[in-house]
Amino acid sequence: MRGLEEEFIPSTPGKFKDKTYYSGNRQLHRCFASTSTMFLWALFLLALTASYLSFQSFMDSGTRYLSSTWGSLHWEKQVRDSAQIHRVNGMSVLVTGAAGFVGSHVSIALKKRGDGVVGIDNFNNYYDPSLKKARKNLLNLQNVFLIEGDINDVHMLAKLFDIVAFTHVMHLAAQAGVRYAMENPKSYVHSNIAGLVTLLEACKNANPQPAIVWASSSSVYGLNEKVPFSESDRTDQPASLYAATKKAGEEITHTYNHIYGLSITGLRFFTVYGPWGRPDMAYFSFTRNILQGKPITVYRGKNRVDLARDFTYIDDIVKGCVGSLDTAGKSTGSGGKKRGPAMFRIFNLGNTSPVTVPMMVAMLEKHLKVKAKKHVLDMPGNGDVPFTHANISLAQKELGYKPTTNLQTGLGKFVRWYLSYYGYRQEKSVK
Ligand SMILES: O=C(O)[C@H]1O[C@H](OP(=O)(O)OP(=O)(O)OC[C@H]2O[C@@H](n3ccc(=O)[nH]c3=O)[C@H](O)[C@@H]2O)[C@H](O)[C@@H](O)[C@H]1O
Repeated sequence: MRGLEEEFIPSTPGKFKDKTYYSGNRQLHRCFASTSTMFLWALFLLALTASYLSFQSFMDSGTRYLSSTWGSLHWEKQVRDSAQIHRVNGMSVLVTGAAGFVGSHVSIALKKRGDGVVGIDNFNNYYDPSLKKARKNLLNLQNVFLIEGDINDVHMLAKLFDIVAFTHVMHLAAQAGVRYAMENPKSYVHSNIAGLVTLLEACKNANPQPAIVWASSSSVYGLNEKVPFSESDRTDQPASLYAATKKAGEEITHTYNHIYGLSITGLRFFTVYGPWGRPDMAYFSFTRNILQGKPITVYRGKNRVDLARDFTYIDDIVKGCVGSLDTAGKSTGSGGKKRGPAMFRIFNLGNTSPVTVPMMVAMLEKHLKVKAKKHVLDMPGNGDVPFTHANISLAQKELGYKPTTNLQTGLGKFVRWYLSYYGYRQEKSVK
């Protein structure tokens, strides 16, 4: 015997058509009854689906508005709070690459003097992201809100400029490293070209437009042999893709200055070093290897000439960055249209006293109290230049830039930081 349920719910649709089983009105009636039952069930299922979907969307929007993912109300509040200015004539600065070496130092310096700062960083794994996370913790302690995001994210940038009228952008996000460009060329195009253009588009569309200070590089001088390097020297002979993308950045920013009235200051950094530095750089990786008793490779130039760099200490670079922000003229455009000529500047930020790589190693040995195991190799053709040497008179005049830390002192500070950060006890680990 069929149960009640079975009476009203046909097990298969085909049963409706089984004319031999039912006859006359009864068949018609059952058929009608079954159709309305099906209709009711369909209605029920439809309602169920609709309520499920609206529940989902409620949950989604709930998460969006309550969580810290970008675009949420909580996120917006964090951005606004962090951008808040706490001094007279202060600025609100969007710092890109804020979990990076220079970015974290500049963000903290600005925040400490009362400027509003919002950071953005994509936390890529070019080098140990845990160091970037540690820098993020430092920023948190100073109440700098750091967004995990990419400067190629058009919507996120638009949203940021929507919520905050940033007066300045300190653009430090980049794919760094001279030699890595041969391994991963696309990452340079992604960050240093595409990312730069995306950011400039957002700045150009912002109302008011912010003034932009950004990191170019000493590497733009490439094969230039005239010393010291002055801003007016030729920069059309880059020796690496990294240098070429930085040079392209200088041209691209010029275009945005020319067409849209964006105020632009490009800073050519000369081999920046110091506490919380980049593990891919020679002074950092040498320190690690020396402490671990591993060999280091010291490159040598043509005719056995030592390579040299105008190593520049991080605190001096921070002063140069802050000085650039303080002296930057306003952008003149609005609504994506230029309203008048805007400032366009390029400065060298170096130390003016190059030191050879073997001398730098000797200083590290002294601070670490360990002898390095050196392998000397001829410089491979991988984008390196034999020397750098900055003429900084323009930055001195316009920004009041005056580096005060020599390499010996700066490396001492770096080594102290390194030993404490990585938990070495100097008297135990070094012989
Ligand atoms: O001013 C810049 O525009 C750039 O500075 C920095 O580049 P560089 O000056 O090349 O610094 P870095 O790699 O520390 O090599 C230093 C020296 O050590 C030599 N070097 C390097 C590695 C090695 O294993 N052996 C060695 O001898 C090497 O041949 C070189 O002579 C930034 O990384 C770069 O992002 C950019 O900002």
